[in-house]
Amino acid sequence: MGRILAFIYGIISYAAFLAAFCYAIAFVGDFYVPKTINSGEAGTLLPSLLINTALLGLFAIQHSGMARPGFKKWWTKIIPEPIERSTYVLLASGVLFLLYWLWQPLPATVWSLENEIGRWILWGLFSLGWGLVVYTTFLISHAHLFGLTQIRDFIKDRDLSEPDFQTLNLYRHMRHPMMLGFFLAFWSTPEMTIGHLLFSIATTAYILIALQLEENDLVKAFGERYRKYRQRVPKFIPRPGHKASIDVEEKSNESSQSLSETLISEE
Ligand SMILES: C[S@@+](CC[C@H](N)C(=O)[O-])C[C@H]1O[C@@H](n2cnc3c(N)ncnc32)[C@H](O)[C@@H]1O
Repeated sequence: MGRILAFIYGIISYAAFLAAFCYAIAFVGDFYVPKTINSGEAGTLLPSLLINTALLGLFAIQHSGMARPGFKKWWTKIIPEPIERSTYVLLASGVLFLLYWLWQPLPATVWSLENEIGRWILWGLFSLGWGLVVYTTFLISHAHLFGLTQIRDFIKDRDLSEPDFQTLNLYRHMRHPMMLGFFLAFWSTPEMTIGHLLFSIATTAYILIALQLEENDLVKAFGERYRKYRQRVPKFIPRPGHKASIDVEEKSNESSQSLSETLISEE
């Protein structure tokens, strides 16, 4: 019975994420959906700024607070571990829908690009950004990020698996490709309004802070391996000609690792 309920819960939570994510693309892009970042009657500036900042703050607290290992340790005394991640995803999606619903439009124009080619370039970067976000979820482990692996492990009566530390593909060139995707998606618009600008500035500031917390946790989890990775791989912008030096370092790491493994197996 517990397994069936966990399965249903996981599916509902994943469906909520999919809906919140697809809505986010239309909300930020200001198209197709009934309520977007710019739609509706413009309110008074100060109250609108305060409400929008509070909504973004709520998302930041939920998203980063509940992701910390200390919180998870406490939280999993209340909620079963296999559905912890699904609960996180469900609440994050709920907070996003609250934000879409209560967001106060501030549609005064900050910039408006008339040039047709320039507009297409910006829409291209917008699409690239969202594509990058989706792609990187699969590089880390899409199913684990959204709680599905944990539920599968529970149903199959296995120990909960952890995703591997990823240093290949895009993660070979930058440490945070997913966040780079969000930056592109949030900033690339031919019609920047006050409301959209507030959204882009606040989310950028939040991501930069959240990444510090994430990296601290990664250092605690992976120790020297993450420290070395952080030293040689840039945060967002790949360094030209950097790939070769990584290859050399990785080869030497591989050989030193296999050497130490040999030493262990010989002991
Ligand atoms: C929303 S993802 C963002 C990942 C990364 N900051 C990025 O922008 O591509 C956050 C999760 O990814 C994990 N993570 C970050 N870097 C990772 C890596 N190189 N390999 C595996 N997991 C990683 C973090 O531990 C966290 O659980």
